[in-house]
Amino acid sequence: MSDTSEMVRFSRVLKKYGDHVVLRDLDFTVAPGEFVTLIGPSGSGKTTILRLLMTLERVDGGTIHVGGECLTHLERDGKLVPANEKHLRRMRRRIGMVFQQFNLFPNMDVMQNITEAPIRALGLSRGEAEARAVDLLEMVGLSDKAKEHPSRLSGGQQQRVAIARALAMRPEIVLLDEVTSALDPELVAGVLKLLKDIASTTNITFLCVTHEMQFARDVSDRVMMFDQGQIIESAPPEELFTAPSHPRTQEFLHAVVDRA
Ligand SMILES: Nc1ncnc2c1ncn2[C@@H]1O[C@H](COP(=O)(O)OP(=O)(O)OP(=O)(O)O)[C@@H](O)[C@H]1O
Repeated sequence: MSDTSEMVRFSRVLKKYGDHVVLRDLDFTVAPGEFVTLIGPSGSGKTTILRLLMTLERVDGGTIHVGGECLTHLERDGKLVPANEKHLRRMRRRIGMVFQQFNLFPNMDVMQNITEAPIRALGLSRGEAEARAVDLLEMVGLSDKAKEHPSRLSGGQQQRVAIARALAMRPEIVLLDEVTSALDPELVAGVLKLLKDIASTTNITFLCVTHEMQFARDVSDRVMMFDQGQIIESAPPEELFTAPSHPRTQEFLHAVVDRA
């Protein structure tokens, strides 16, 4: 199947940890270039969705398609079999992820952090990878930090490097997992502004887990409310935040606003 009108498709996805069912019969799609934010209570399965897409976890049932191609399975003799490591590695290149804890390589400088994967996984020459990194460093406002090591950068700067590193692979999809939760409050707005600029100037598809409701409101094309591994509401932000239709969404948004 090759349906390029969908960048992501979850079909009847089941995910369990032991006996604990985290996602059950989960269906959703994300269109190319769409910015979709996942919100919902702690433990509702949001991060698990990103981890499945990053192939850090395997599904226990159902399938996931990325760009019209099956991520989770391969066809062998007319039957679907779980994808092998080679297939997962190839598919993973289409997807970038930015984590809460930056996850930069501490022993590499900023330039090496950004060029390592394009050289190793895409086979770019060092010159090509560095030219790409120079442009990205300019985009994230860190042109003067190429030779620094991550430990000498602020959290906000480290997260900008992590964003540049993800974009260096020219991914079709970028997954954002609570990217500002480890930042000092004064650094949050700058990183969110950068992401908003990137989202509005590229065709990248974003899937974002965040507790920053104002950001979700500003940047998302669609917000999906999760509860106990199910999508209970999916709507454009202006609709979901102003007139949520599901009582659990109303409750959740009240609780988040009261905490802020
Ligand atoms: N590796 C794991 N082993 C066992 N249980 C896990 C594992 N990872 C997640 N879980 C459980 O799966 C459920 C969903 O977790 P997940 O991290 O996807 O939720 P979340 O909605 O992202 O929560 P939060 O907003 O707190 O990050 C939780 O009950 C969690 O305890």
